Amino acid sequence: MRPFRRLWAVLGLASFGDWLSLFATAGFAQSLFDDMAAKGFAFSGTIILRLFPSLVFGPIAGVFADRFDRRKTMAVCDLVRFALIASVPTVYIATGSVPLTVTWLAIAQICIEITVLVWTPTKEAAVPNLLPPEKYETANQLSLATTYGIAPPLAFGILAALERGSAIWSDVGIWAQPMVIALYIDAAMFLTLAITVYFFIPEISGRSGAPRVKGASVWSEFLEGWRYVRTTERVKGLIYGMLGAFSGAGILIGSGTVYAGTLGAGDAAFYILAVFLFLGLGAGIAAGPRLIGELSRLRWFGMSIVLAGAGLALDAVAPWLWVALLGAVIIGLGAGMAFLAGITLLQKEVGDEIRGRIFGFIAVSARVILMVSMTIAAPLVGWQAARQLDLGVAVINISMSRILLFAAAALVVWLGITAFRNMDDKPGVPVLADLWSSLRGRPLSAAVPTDSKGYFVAFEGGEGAGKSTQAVKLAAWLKLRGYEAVLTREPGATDIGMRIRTLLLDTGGDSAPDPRAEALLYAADRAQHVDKIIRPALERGAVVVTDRYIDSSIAYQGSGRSLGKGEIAWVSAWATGGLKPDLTVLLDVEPEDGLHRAKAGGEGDRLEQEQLEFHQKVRQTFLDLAEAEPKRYLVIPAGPTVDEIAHTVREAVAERLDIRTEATRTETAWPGLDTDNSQWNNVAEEAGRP
Ligand SMILES: Nc1ncnc2c1ncn2[C@@H]1O[C@H](COP(=O)(O)OP(=O)(O)O)[C@@H](O)[C@H]1O
Ligand SMILES: Cc1cn([C@H]2C[C@H](O)[C@@H](COP(=O)(O)OP(=O)(O)O)O2)c(=O)[nH]c1=O
Repeated sequence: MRPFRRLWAVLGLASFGDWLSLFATAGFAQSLFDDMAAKGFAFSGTIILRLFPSLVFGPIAGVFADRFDRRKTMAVCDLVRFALIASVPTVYIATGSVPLTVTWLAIAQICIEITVLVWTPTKEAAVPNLLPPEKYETANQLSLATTYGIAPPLAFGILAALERGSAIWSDVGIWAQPMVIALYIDAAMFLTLAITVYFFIPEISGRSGAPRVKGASVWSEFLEGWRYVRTTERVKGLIYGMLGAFSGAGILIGSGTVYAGTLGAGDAAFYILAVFLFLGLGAGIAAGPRLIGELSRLRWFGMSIVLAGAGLALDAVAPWLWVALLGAVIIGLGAGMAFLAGITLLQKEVGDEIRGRIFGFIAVSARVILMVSMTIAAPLVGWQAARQLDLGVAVINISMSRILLFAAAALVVWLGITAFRNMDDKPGVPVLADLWSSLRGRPLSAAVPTDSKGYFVAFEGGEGAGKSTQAVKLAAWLKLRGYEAVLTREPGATDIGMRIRTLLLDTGGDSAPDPRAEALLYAADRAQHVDKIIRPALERGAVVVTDRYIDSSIAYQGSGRSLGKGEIAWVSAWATGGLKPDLTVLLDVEPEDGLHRAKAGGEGDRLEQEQLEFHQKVRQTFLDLAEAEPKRYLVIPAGPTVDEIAHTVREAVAERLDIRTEATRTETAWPGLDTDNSQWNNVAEEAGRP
């Protein structure tokens, strides 16, 4: 683990150095000119120069990186970068010639990019050798957060500070110009990196697994990756979405310096905007998954892209700097979450054998798109036919940069919606409601409208908790009080349900259903149950008392069988059309005690025979469900006698029924129910009370 930490520190420093070198060279080039248009062109031109090596060298850089000792490759790349970056301001200071400096800067820029192209895949190939496989994912998140969330704001922060600070020491000499200092700092960092990698992380040299098989040519392997992208729908959607986001980013960066000018907040505004953008990015990557909980990742991807588009639109119309900063944070949040969702989804969708090429493909196309959209944006922005729009509260300068931003916003929103439509895995579930309930930790449910005049009570709990006993008692008591009480249970309350029950609970070894089949059978039983018994009874105004309901599936299949609580809740909510009990009575009992009670009569069914650990998980899940919604639950711990528990349940139900007195009273004489209700007999028998 320790070598990985050192490598991670190196990664952090290197990406910091990369960002700094990109923008310090661009800022340096800009500072060489006086004319506004020339400045804009110099800035984006410097960045665009990095396009060419990607196009020519990008596809094969990974292969290059696979052939040589990785530690030496990385160290050499760092040394070369040190020399190149330091040389740029040195040439300027030594000669004082702008044409010479610009020429050298262009050459250096291309060479720097080549070292980046070799360095990055080398690092990516090295990381897995320093880590156990189960740590890969966290490592991904960590390095994404560092590369895009921590390093860029630091780099931009330094540039902004130098830009501001230079006013104080402006007369000292050319060497003290802000971008010159930035370039020297950057060069020094790469020297440190070279030394660290070469002398302190020897593990990078190590290789694992079999040596590379030589075979297909580099070019044909590259083409194969491209073909895969075009022919695999979901991957195509993901990649188009991600690249769309990059084109938005390109337009933003390309028009950024001029746009910052329209905010009337000085030269540092661009860098401050960038800091906020990347802070948003970092926050999205770090906190996004926890925030949205169980929302479908495919939906999250599309939504995040739309969010980034909304941020762009906000920036396009922002009248004040603080609004523009808010827009920048929103863009960052959206882009960061889309990036994380996109990469994670791709890791799942794309097979291992082709993943490297797909990621390489994305890296190269992202660069190309970024550069192309910047190239288009930069000269367009130059037409500064600025007009002022007086809104009363504020005056907005309408410039070409704002129009471009708006166009980018429209493009990105459109791509986000398209990606969403193509990949939606929950068609029919309203988007905003889904998002809202996911934020609250309860995904889904397109509810079927029920005109309930009755009341719905569910008993839940582990084996032998006393559910059947209590359900019978409650129903009997309700009937005596004159309510129409419908006593029912899961699984097996309907004809179809009875047959499903046999499939589920027979103990026969080979014929036992697979966990997913089991979950669906319970859901099928429940769908039939709700449709044929519960919903009609509630619409009549009866009090429905069921022995087990949705929570049993969440606990047994979701948690016990580890199918995922969210997914099972989803399936159940779908099966029931979103019908939830008004009150759930959870009878909580230690699995040992409950099983002991339940098995008293014999062997026990298939689920009762599960390991104790299984039942522990089930119990905990019931408790968690109750804790999450205390108002809808009544939790009764084991201990009291049957009659004491029955009393507690009655009080709770009576109290609630008095609030909802619509439940109709029909004077049904006890014990008539024993003869006219076959469900009653079933459960009463099982509860040991014929
Ligand atoms: N509060 C209680 N204390 C002691 N035994 C109980 C209690 N409630 C139920 N029992 C007994 O435990 C066994 C299982 O009860 P049952 O109602 O069938 O549980 P479940 O339906 O939850 O599996 C029965 O023999 C029942 O008499
Ligand atoms: C309703 C439901 C039950 N079950 C299991 C729990 C029980 O072991 C079994 C139901 O049998 P049941 O006869 O209701 O058992 P008990 O007398 O303990 O209440 O099915 C699930 O796994 N998922 C579900 O959704």
